[in-house]
Amino acid sequence: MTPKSVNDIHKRGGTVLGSSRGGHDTHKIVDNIQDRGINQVYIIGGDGTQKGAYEIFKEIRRRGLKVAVAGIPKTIDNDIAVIDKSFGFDTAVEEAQRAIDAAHVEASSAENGIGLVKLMGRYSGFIAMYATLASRDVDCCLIPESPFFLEGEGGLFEYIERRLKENNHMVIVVAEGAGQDLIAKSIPVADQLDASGNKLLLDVGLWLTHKIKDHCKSKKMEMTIKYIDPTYMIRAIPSNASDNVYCTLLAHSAIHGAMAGYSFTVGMVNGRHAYIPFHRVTSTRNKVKITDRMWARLLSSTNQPSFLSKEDIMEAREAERLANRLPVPAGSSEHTKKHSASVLSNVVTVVAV
Ligand SMILES: Nc1ncnc2c1ncn2[C@@H]1O[C@H](COP(=O)(O)OP(=O)(O)O)[C@@H](O)[C@H]1O
Ligand SMILES: O=P(O)(O)OC[C@H]1O[C@](O)(COP(=O)(O)O)[C@@H](O)[C@@H]1O
Repeated sequence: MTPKSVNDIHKRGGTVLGSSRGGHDTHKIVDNIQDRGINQVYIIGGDGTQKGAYEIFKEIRRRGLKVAVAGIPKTIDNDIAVIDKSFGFDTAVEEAQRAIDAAHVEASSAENGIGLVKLMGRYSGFIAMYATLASRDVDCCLIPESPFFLEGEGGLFEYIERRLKENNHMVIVVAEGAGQDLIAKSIPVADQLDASGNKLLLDVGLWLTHKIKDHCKSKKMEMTIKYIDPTYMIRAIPSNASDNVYCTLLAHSAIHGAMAGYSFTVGMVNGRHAYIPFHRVTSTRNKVKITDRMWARLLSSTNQPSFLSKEDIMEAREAERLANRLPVPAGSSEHTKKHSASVLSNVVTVVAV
């Protein structure tokens, strides 16, 4: 890559480097770094990539090489722990508005119209939650973190019937990882994994469309449902202005840290640029906290049922409490200024970039 060849890559979607799933060989990668005398490695990607960066860093440290490894978090899912948001998330939320708008137009143009939009989010429902909050046209948002059910009191079907009676149309947003347990019960198939070990998901949007249609038919309810799957269209667009600025800051921060000899994942933490030890970003995944205010705001914006019993809430609180007590692995000093082994702290704040 030359300055000329990267001059306007921020105006294009996708990646000039190419993306991959699986197929890595950490030793071969580090052999290459060593053979070519590379002393700074920048690794861009999601939570799987940061885990890979950690493995590469560990191998570099094991070999005693003077190489700085900088992880740059990039995923539309916003599922990387510790940081405020990942590069790409803002753009995805913004682009999702177009799909939600289309669903709203289609739904409100029909008698008992339902617009159903599927958004990405394998394990975390951030895109769905923020797109719903931004749009305010959504009547129900379903995410992987919040289990739901279809039949009976407090279920999705009851809510759909009520909402159609009240408003004659409704919009549902579903994150691709939502309701996978329900689908698995009705279509039993063996779990399949992609090359990176991520679970391959069944199409919740299509499944839900059929379930809603069948239910309405059984109730002799006339309705129209339009299912929109904009997932790859959302991921393929160029980043928006806010993500472009964020990306520039991440790049500057990453370069300053690597030049100083640190190895880290870079990111914004509580509004400040920080260098974070790999083990902190890879030991958990960022998920929507359904006992938190943001999800409560969403519920009050859509008026959907929470689908949760008291026991579910207690369980979620306990899981969050346990997740927040992160163990710090012994001897994991990734902040090796000038490659020395001193532990600084879990998060080092960058003063100026
Ligand atoms: N131990 C490792 N050594 C080198 N590369 C790795 C390692 N583990 C994962 N990777 C690479 O990281 C990426 C994993 O990404 P994946 O989980 O599919 O997506 P994301 O990073 O967006 O979450 C793949 O390109 C994979 O080859
Ligand atoms: O079909 P692909 O290329 O595997 O991508 C789909 C995945 O991309 C994502 O948006 C992002 O996932 P990663 O962060 O692992 O790249 C997931 O929510 C989604 O399941």
